[in-house]
Amino acid sequence: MTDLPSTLNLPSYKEQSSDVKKRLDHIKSQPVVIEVDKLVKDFPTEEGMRRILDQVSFKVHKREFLSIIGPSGCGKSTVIRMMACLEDITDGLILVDSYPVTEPGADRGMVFQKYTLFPWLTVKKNVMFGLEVGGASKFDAERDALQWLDIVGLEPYADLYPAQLSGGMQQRVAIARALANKPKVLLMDEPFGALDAQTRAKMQAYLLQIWKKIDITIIFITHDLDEAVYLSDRVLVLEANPGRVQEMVEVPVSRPRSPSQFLSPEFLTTKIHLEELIHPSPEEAQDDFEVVKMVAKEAG
Ligand SMILES: Nc1ncnc2c1ncn2[C@@H]1O[C@H](COP(=O)(O)OP(=O)(O)OP(=O)(O)O)[C@@H](O)[C@H]1O
Repeated sequence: MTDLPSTLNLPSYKEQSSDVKKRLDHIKSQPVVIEVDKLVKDFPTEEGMRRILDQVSFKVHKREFLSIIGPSGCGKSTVIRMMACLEDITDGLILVDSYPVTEPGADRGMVFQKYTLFPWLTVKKNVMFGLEVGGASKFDAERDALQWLDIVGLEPYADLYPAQLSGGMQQRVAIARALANKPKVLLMDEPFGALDAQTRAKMQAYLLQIWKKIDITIIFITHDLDEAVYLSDRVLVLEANPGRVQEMVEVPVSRPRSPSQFLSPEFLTTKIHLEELIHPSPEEAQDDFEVVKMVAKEAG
């Protein structure tokens, strides 16, 4: 396993073209929108308190796309739920624009894996809901809702009900609903995890288009390494028991992204590195590696 990169003649995942380096340097020079500082989370269990997250620290910059990956149970959802204040903080801080968060707020929009639309409201009214709760008039809420539905390509479906839409379309409505409140950060917890592979690929492309159009920072949890590399500027890798930061990996793949990059050397070398971090034991990793090696060989 250790001789894999030389066998394949892949560059190091740390090698960056000048374009990529320039882009990443630019992102890192931008203001920090959200900072997680020495975050700790304990959950009660039958045997007493169990430490789920231990001293987790990282920063996310304005307009960055950061993915969080890690073994099942390492605390990815817990981190993002704490950012949204859906879960109490045991110790440490989460700061948005340098201020500690203490309650859910419109500055942090959230999209979950399960479809969370109100089934009794039309698509348009689902998007209007948060705006009206936030004090917008019906007229303004309707105008804004239609604009956001247009951005996610669903304006013609505004008067349908969620059950009349496919899973992918429902997630686009959920994204429009989250964005309508103009959050600084969009928190996405495995948003495409329940979708079939083809719809998922389309949703990834949609999300990149939306991200390009608007001023938003995205934090995205996924189990899918292709998805993490394809979408992100950086990938935060957590280790488990307790959840700790293992590495912050800068993605050396140029933008704009396209599916043709999945077989590029820089994409493969990053994916192999993430795979090594998540499945460190040779026995565990062997099967997955054989597949990656075959794909890499086919790519020449
Ligand atoms: N409310 C809770 N009470 C007790 N334990 C919890 C609670 N929520 C989460 N946990 C535990 O905390 C750990 C981390 O859970 P979390 O869902 O954050 O992990 P994850 O990395 O997102 O997992 P997965 O990749 O499987 O979705 C798990 O062991 C889980 O059982």
